[in-house]
Amino acid sequence: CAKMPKPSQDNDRDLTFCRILLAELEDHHDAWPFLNPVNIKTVPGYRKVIKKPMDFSTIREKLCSCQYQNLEMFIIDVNLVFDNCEKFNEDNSEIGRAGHNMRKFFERRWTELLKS
Ligand SMILES: Cc1ncccc1N[C@@H](C)c1ccc2c(c1)OCCO2
Repeated sequence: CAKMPKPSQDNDRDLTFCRILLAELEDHHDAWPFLNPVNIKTVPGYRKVIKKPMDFSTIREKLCSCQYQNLEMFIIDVNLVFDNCEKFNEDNSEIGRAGHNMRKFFERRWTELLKS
């Protein structure tokens, strides 16, 4: 049938979940490597290795300018932060461990929220 617009209450729920999840990610103890864009001028190799940089401040800007159609698009960007981290950083490093901790936290929290 014709593509029906999603009922607005679903959009409202998704937007609320994105706001809650992003605030918790930004406040997490291990968020420090991910709060702002990696400076590709000062981190050798980053520009070449990481094709799609992403960070929490960029996600915040996209959320505040209605660039996420739904929760799925938001989750894709958050996972991009952690996938970039795994690609560039050793698991057994400060930043690598922070990335694994943050991914675990995020997966637990969005599962809890969606089950609520
Ligand atoms: C997520 C990530 N992956 C790979 C490299 C860097 C980063 N984060 C930047 C902010 C960053 C994090 C930590 C730093 C730093 C920059 O530059 C100075 C030394 O400590």
